[in-house]
Amino acid sequence: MLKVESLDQHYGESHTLWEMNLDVPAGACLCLLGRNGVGKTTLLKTVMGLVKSSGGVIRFDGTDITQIKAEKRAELGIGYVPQGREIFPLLTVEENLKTGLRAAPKIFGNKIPESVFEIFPVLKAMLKRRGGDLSGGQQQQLAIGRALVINPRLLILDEPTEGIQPNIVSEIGDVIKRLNRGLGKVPAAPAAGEPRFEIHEAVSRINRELGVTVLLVEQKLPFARKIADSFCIMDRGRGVAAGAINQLNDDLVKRYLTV
Ligand SMILES: Nc1ncnc2c1ncn2[C@@H]1O[C@H](COP(=O)(O)OP(=O)(O)OP(=O)(O)O)[C@@H](O)[C@H]1O
Repeated sequence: MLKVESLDQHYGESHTLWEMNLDVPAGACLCLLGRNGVGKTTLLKTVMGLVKSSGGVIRFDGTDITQIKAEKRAELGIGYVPQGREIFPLLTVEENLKTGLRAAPKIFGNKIPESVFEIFPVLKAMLKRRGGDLSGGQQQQLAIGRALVINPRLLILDEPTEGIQPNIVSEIGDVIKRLNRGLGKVPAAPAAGEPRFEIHEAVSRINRELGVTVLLVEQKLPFARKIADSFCIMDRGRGVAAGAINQLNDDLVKRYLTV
């Protein structure tokens, strides 16, 4: 679904990504691992179009998206949960969710799909609360919910468990797993009267049934082992190891991940 081929990236004179390759097949839950500062966030931001690449190709479903704008990538079906959540503390939960729709207003209009509240009921209960008044775990749910309003087929999360209490970490893990695996047949939502919204809900239902492909950066190894089916390790801007999650052995951990 997502293929990164020989990707280079520079911050000014500083060469950050070096011929980086990454393959995220449809249905995968792939965890990007590596010590601090090796370029994980930069890779995700380059995939999202938030920083410019200086060489190589990014393909989504076979289409070369390397040069297209970030908004267009959202329209194609890529959702992004940034590091540190980046929710707006003074806006309400509802307003925060609607900022996610702005990624592609022509397609998604101004309605939050009901599926977001099925996944995160707490957001419905707190619609009128300000984002800044939510707990860390609730803010992370809001950040994931905001990425889901556009019904992504690929969900990219940058350290979703950072700064979250341990009991909530496993809840977040369960949600990501549930999104990735899909729910099987789910009932159709009632028609909302507006054709564009009905298509939006239908896509949402299909994604919930079939599951969403996931690419995440995670520092907590037990969490990564629990939710991911595959991994890619980065070191100094390069991909140095990849495989099924059960191939993530002590030798790799010692060589590339322990500090
Ligand atoms: N906006 C920027 N301008 C210049 N250099 C940057 C910028 N953002 C990141 N860097 C540098 O690029 C390198 C890779 O950073 P990046 O944040 O991608 O790493 P990371 O693996 O995600 O680290 P962490 O686990 O700490 O989030 C680091 O040396 C960092 O200092």
